[in-house]
Amino acid sequence: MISLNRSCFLSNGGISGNCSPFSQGQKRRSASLKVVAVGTNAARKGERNGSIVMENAAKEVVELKSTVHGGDKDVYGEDTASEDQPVTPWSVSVASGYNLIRDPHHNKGLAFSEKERDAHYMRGLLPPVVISQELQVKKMINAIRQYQVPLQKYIAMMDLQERNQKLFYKLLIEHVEELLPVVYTPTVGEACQKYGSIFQRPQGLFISLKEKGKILEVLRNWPEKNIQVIVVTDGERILGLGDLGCHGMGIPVGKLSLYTALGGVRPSACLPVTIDVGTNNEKLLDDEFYIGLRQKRATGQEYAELLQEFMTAVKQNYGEKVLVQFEDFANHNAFDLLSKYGATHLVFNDDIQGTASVVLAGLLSSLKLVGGSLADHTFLFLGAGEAGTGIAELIALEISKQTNAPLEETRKKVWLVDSKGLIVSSRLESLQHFKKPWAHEHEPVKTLAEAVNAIKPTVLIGTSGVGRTFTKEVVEAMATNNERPIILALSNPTSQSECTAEEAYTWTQGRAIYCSGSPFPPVEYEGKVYTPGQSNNAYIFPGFGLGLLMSGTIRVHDDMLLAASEALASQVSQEDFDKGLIYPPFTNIREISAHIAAKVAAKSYELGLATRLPQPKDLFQYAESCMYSPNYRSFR
Ligand SMILES: NC(=O)C1=CN([C@@H]2O[C@H](COP(=O)(O)OP(=O)(O)OC[C@H]3O[C@@H](n4cnc5c(N)ncnc54)[C@H](OP(=O)(O)O)[C@@H]3O)[C@@H](O)[C@H]2O)C=CC1
Ligand SMILES: CC(=O)C(=O)O
Ligand SMILES: [Mg+2]
Repeated sequence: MISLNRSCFLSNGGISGNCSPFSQGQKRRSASLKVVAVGTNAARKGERNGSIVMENAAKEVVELKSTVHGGDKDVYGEDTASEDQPVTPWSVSVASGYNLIRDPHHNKGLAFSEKERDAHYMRGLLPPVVISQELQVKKMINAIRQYQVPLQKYIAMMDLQERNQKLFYKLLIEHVEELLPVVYTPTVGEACQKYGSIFQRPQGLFISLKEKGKILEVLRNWPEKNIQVIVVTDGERILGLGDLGCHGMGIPVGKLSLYTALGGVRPSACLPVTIDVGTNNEKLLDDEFYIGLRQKRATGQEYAELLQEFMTAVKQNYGEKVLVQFEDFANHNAFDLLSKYGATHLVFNDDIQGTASVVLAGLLSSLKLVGGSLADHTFLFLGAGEAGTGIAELIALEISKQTNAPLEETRKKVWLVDSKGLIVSSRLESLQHFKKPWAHEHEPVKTLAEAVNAIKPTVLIGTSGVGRTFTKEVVEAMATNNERPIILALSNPTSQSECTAEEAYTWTQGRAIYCSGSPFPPVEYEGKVYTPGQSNNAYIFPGFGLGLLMSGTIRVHDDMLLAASEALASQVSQEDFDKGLIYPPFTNIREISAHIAAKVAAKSYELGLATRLPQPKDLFQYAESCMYSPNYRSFR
């Protein structure tokens, strides 16, 4: 029962071979070994309880140029180094005693058994009582509930993640509906706004302009080597809160904790990254607690070169199949990055593609409540950026697939309003490229209320990032034109929601099918309780990513997004529909993610983009078997 979890990279001969976290994960349950660097020239700082700490080993960097010869299995040039080239000789040692209790990957706190306490030199380091993980979960949820302020709950959760990773995930999984708003939107938004003040220890990699030319070395500094998913932001469009620069790190950290809790990707395979090219947020530049580069954002060639170096280093370091999820980039970079790296890397933009897939799922299931087919509906968006045009395109694609009508035709079912009004053909010349397909023939329309009256949409979708823009007039017009108006106020966090759940139900006399991006509590209107849904890409990206990873997919394809939508829509039960819901509850999210993963993987095999062969017979079962479990392991 020896775990060499982090050692796949370290010896191409010895242990590595097939490093699939899924196929071997089951065998590696009792992880108690820890990889440390022992450099020949490194000063041996301390040797305690069998865990050797080497301080200077990390400084023994291999020349960048020596890393290119050995391919992706020898990115640090260990195999190809000549005698006079220094390399880092990685080794393994057993973590025990005080170090084991301090190691968040292996710590079990008071749940260490008597036997483990003896075997691992923990006698006296813990009080006598031995408790179960279940009791620890109960204790932690009680403790979290004591905090009245959401940010305090967030900090308590982050503390737990740093202290005892398995307990953090067990707690999150078992109380997902309650804790999602804590580790994710809306609280993560406030955490990012105050990140400089609450920052304690790094939870991901910060890659700034200062690291230009050294990004491969920076990736080496991360303790985990077998990375499979990277969520990266440059902090320029954090939720609907704008440019938060380096403080955007809360977003990749939060998204990746959902990859594990909701999608079952093991935490050691996840790497949060913030690219720091400066910020244009004057408030942050003047904030003494700001943790990022104190300069205006780099743009143009300087920006492109840093991103290029990052993307190259990622592929060189982690191979062809590492998934890079772009998150909360501003739209002037997001579309270009997706299209540039979509051809060479396994990339996914959550704001464009993940959001599109989750909304399409909701629309497909809403047909059970409103009737007709997707093509019978008319869609109007407030906001024509990443989320808006991403969703618009996937709706048009799905209608095109269903009706065999050309995409140019099906796009005409979809209309978008941006900050200058309805997107119409007379504005074509001045529009950003991603808006151009939506410039339909129509006279100019300035306001959303006028657009609702002119277009008469059956579905109204808010992706503007601006709160309270679905006014009473707008919502009432939707209610006048539709028996069951579909109103999706997707902007995050809660403060940016285009309208509240209460407003949507009150202004439509309870007839709205309403979802928001961040959760709202149930609303009582005229004696009846209405449960709002949450339309958030968190339903999609964890399962979508799992599907890509478990099939060894090398490129993302739009058909996989459609497959994910259909899989999610198929998980809505009659009981959910009876409550007016168009998404299933988050309580079953791991099973839902496994269904999504299975359909995404199946599509990938069908398209010839999957490299894990032979294809598993039952992809759903395989997805479930791949999922990380946060239960404690027994240490020998
Ligand atoms: N629920 C979910 O899962 C998701 C929610 N979102 C949320 O969606 C929002 C937008 O994100 P994203 O699309 O990436 O942002 P973008 O910046 O790419 O797009 C914002 C769009 O809104 C328009 N807009 C801004 N202010 C107004 C206004 N007052 N009236 C009309 N239009 C306006 C902008 O117009 P112009 O182009 O003229 O500037 C732009 O077209 C954010 O709040 C984000 O949190 C995003 C992804 C997923
Ligand atoms: C949910 C999300 O990805 C966003 O609001 O940006
Ligand atoms: Mg986002």
